[in-house]
Amino acid sequence: MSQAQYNESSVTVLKGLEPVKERPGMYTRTDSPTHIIQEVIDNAADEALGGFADHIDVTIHTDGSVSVADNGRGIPVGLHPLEQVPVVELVFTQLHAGGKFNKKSGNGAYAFSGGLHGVGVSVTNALSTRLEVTVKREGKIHRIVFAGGDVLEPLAEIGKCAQKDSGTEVRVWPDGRYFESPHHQLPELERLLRAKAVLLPGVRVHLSRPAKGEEAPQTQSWHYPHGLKSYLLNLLENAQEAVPVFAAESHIGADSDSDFSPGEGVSFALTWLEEGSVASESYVNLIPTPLGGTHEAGLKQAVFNAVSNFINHHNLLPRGVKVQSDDVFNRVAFVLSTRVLDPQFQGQTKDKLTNRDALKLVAAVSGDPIELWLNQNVDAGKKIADLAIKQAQARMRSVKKIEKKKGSGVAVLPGKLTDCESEDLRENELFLVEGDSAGGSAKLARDKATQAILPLRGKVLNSFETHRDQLFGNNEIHDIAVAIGVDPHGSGDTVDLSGLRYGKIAILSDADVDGAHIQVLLLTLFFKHFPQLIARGHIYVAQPPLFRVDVNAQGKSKPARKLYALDQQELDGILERLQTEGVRDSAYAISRFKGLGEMNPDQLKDTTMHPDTRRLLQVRIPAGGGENTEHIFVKLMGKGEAASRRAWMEAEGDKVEADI
Ligand SMILES: Nc1ncnc2c1ncn2[C@@H]1O[C@H](COP(=O)(O)OP(=O)(O)OP(=O)(O)O)[C@@H](O)[C@H]1O
Repeated sequence: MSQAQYNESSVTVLKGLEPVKERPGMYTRTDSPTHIIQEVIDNAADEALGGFADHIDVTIHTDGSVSVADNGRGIPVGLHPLEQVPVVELVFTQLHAGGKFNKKSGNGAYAFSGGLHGVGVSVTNALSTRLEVTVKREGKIHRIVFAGGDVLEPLAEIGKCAQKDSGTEVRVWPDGRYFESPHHQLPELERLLRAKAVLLPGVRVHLSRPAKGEEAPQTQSWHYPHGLKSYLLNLLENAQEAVPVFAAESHIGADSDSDFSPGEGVSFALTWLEEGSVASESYVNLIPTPLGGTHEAGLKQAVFNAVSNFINHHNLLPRGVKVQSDDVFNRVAFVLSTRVLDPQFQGQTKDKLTNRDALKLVAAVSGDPIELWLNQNVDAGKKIADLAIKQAQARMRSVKKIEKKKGSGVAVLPGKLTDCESEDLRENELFLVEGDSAGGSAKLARDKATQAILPLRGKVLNSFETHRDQLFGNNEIHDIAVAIGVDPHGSGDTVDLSGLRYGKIAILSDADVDGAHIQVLLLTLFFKHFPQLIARGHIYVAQPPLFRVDVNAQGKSKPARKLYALDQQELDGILERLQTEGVRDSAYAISRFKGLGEMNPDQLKDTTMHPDTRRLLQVRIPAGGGENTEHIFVKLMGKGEAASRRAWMEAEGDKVEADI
């Protein structure tokens, strides 16, 4: 046993920029310094997005440093009223210092921005050997220099400029110690700058590189006064579009009474390709989202609705064919730029948008322009319909090969099962829902094409020690087995999953103790009698929220919002965020769902059932953990284990979730 000391002084509190230096991977990508440069570029682009700057110049210098200059308003240089430190020093040396927090109140310096955490350039500064900031503002030029995140040369006036000139230039010398490679990812940088130019029609973006070996110095410049349309055409290069590229812009108007805020909306360009890989890119407030997210889901929904309406209106659907949204969207190449007031991303690298509202926003604002375009371009519309129908037919042919058996021929499907239309295991899902009233909501909330509902009325038996032959004595278990189309089997048996009727089987129970009990009983059933379904990843647990926070609308700048939290910890996080946004206590109300039945179908759909916005956990047995899991089940579910069960639960109960 190690003799290392562990006492009060073993706990360290990291101050200032230390946490960034200690764990850079939490704050940025560490494969190369490109992301810390992107943070600086994003700030210049935010100035342009607000309409304050119209050019961004990036220069890679021979010594490996990079400078980014914009002609925006210039970072304020005066003292911060509370901190009594020049603001420009503050934003580079303190995490969570920024001008992009107070948007919802309408008091902020930025209405829309990619920046939101006030973290970005402090990270850049912490991970650089040297960083110089030059600000032109109010007729004066100021400069401050940092080294390793600390002030090296305090802010000083270094000259005068014309009163109308303003802007910020940041030059960064990344510290090679923090990055796997010291080299900038040039293609990524070029892509990013080109994208900024596209998304900011009219803004000029330049990149200059020094001479390298034989190569002369290079300057590239991007300027797309026609925005997304020319950019998409550029992206598609050699691909053959089936229909001309269509571009549109649609934002919420100042006097709209929708749930969204004025200025929120989209611009996009899209087309259909007959063959080859389809290019697609999406952005939120100019931040690239390579992993997509809810805004892409919204566009998909709008395109699907518009094309379905067109197909129905022109009576184009052959008998027996049903078009699904993937059939329509699979061949779409698109560039989507979304503006939302309060984007929520997955992590600081912002690869994926997660706001549920964004789906509704994008679907709502893009529907009309797409419908209008289809109606004005009937030939193009017919071609698109034709492509979608062909996709649907190809899908149906491939499904036939792996078609599920409609019942085993022996058992009749349970009467209370509300089945889905799809027979494709890759997309169909069965929800095992606790109670009739929740079952009713789930039926209204489901997508009837792909989601089936089986409400469980009676109590599910604890089947841990029940012999396989006696399982069907319990009605609920009988119905579950027949609905999923698989016979119970043990872990060592050869297993026949050929009758399986759903690719995903999700347990949906209340977020309370009784719900947890039902969840455990069902997990016991699957673990003990259908282990292969778990092993092949077919079993899921839906995660309905426990709390809802209703935030009141406050004038036009603050639309009403509904936020959901899975548990107390998430609720605390939401409340903390509302506080930083300056939302008063009286402006929101917290309610606790007593059960699933209390949620209306829309809420259930948004939080728990819709594939793009729900939370669904796949049930997995940890690798090599089979025996341990068995051991836990014996303790939890075995007979005659009551005493040791109590002891175990007291000691380990809070860890249970980790095993799901
Ligand atoms: N080029 C610039 N022009 C004007 N103000 C700027 C510029 N760069 C930074 N700022 C100011 O500095 C603040 C802090 O920037 P920082 O990059 O640290 O965070 P952020 O952009 O607010 O959020 P995020 O952490 O999401 O990037 C900004 O909010 C803005 O007020």
